[in-house]
Amino acid sequence: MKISKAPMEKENQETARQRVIVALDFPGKEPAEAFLERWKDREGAKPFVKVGMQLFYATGPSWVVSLKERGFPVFLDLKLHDIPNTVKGAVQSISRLGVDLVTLHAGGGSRMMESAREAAEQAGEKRPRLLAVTQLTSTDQRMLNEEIGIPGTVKESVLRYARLAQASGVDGVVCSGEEAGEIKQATSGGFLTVTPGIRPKGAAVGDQKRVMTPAQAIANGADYLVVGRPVTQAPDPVSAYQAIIQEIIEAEVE
Ligand SMILES: O=c1ccn([C@@H]2O[C@H](COP(=O)(O)O)[C@@H](O)[C@H]2O)c(=O)[nH]1
Repeated sequence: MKISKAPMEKENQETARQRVIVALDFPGKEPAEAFLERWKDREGAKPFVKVGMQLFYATGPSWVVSLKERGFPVFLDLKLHDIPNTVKGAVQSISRLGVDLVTLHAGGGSRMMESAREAAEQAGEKRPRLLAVTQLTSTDQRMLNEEIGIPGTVKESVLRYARLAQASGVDGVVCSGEEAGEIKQATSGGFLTVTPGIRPKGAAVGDQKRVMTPAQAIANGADYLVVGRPVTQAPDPVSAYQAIIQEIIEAEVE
């Protein structure tokens, strides 16, 4: 009897697809909508999208709500960093949008992260998961030590922030693929690692410093990959996105 591999392949595709977050770094609603239109024929396969500062400040919260209403999983990447009371209020407002992931800076400290957690919990079961940004993937060793004045290695700093973030009750961190594995070892209970700085082989690195290919990041324990320009600026964005999904599937088989 011949056993069809088709359902399993579909399942692999779906699992891999849910791990790729496309950064919608566009100047406004029109180019962002035009980009999303490319997915309209792919029934039920809406990409996980990230709305960052550029797009959020241009479109406002109502457009983010409309994304959720249309079935897009949404990562709102506003990188909150303020006194605990202000961040608490911001997370209360953000929680009403129904988004799935939200960022805040681990550098804001434990009290700030705890306040964010308290605010998110008030939203009940549909609360957004909170991610603490460790060291930006555009930061390298020289910048950390000489410009910002933080001693030690980038990895030490990232691990310190990750431990602090977990102790403060947030759900995971934003880090580079390079650190994902050690963060998994240093934390527990499915603490999430979300990794920007993803560059498929041959893609322009741009302003990123700590980069990995999709396969490397997955092999190193990343839960989610954040990919912006390699998809949004590709001649055929849907094919570029699909190639990343395929790379994830192959990395998981190996
Ligand atoms: O440390 C960080 C935190 C967030 N980002 C965001 O991810 C995307 C990456 O876009 P690319 O075009 O793939 O470089 C972008 O929206 C950043 O704001 C990050 O890169 N590093």
